[in-house]
Amino acid sequence: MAQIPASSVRHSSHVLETHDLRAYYRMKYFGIDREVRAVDGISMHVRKNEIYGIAGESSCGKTTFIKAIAAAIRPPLEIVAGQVKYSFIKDGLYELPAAERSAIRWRHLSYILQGSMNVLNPVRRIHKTFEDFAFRHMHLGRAEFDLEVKRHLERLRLPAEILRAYPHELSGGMRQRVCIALATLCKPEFIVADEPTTALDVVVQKDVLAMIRETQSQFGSSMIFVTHDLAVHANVTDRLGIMYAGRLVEEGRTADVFSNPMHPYTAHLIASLPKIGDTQPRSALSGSPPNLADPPKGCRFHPRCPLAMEICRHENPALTTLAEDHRVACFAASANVQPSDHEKPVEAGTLGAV
Ligand SMILES: Nc1ncnc2c1ncn2[C@@H]1O[C@H](COP(=O)(O)OP(=O)(O)OP(=O)(O)O)[C@@H](O)[C@H]1O
Repeated sequence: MAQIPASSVRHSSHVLETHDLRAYYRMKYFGIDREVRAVDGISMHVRKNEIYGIAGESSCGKTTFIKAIAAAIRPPLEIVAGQVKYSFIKDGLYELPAAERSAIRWRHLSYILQGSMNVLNPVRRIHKTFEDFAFRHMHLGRAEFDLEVKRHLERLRLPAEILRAYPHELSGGMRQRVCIALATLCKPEFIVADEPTTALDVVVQKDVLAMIRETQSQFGSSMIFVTHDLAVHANVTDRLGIMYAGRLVEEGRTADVFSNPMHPYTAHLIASLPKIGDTQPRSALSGSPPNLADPPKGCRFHPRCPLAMEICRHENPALTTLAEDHRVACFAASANVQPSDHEKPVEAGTLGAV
């Protein structure tokens, strides 16, 4: 009997798995083909009840990855290889007929996006938007549906009066809360949040983040949370994936990634975070992010990497487990980790007195 490769066996506690996912923008300019390899071989999973964060600098492919896992692919973006699998779909996402793919949206897979105005129809009252998105998925009569919407708003401590408002009558923070209510009304198994608090001021941001956390744990959904803001990741996510030039370069429990970054790019990101009272100047990375239409061979970070070795110029380092639940794609980091490093004793003085 044929053996099933380990990578294609779905783990029962995984809600999302991607296997070697590649999504490219394919264009033709003046007869010349151009291909932007925005997502280039990402394999990862998100567990049940988990918030998985994705961080990385602008243009590293975060939004493209989100589009690929949320079946929001439009030309010139194409899925050129790999698979996206959800626990609530028998087959891969892209093996489903288009009609079935659209049927899982909002019911099983929903979104909280940055520009809430884009989701809320500016010429329809909020309750109409709830109807447009969720009525057909909930299989309830009109009166029961209205009651369920009101109950849901109550659970999220939102006043029922907002249902009669137009989006422009609400503040930015309130519109974003409405979007969270919209995204969670059908109690989806999976939520995609793309920069959901970027446009909000710090105080409103804090409330909206608390609401996202609370809602996710109340409904037991899993979530992918994308933002370039590492401070937000530190507060919200359980595990964190760091993207660089279309690839995942490090992944681990958020606290571990912050306390022990193993990839030189992650170490740079964390070292650049401002700290109260620290007036030391921060050094910038040399060079600029690669052009994804013509990325460097080997490790894409090597032209900017302080630890680059000869092998990094030719070979792409695989994402390798270097500590418990901690994967890194770096030849230098792999060379530095000895197996016994996993069991390092805790240094004296790092724990509080008992
Ligand atoms: N419609 C498009 N056509 C061609 N290339 C695109 C398109 N959209 C994005 N790209 C390119 O794909 C790459 C990844 O972009 P993407 O928007 O996914 O990055 P990002 O990490 O989400 O950036 P940001 O944080 O700025 O939103 C970039 O090189 C970008 O220029």
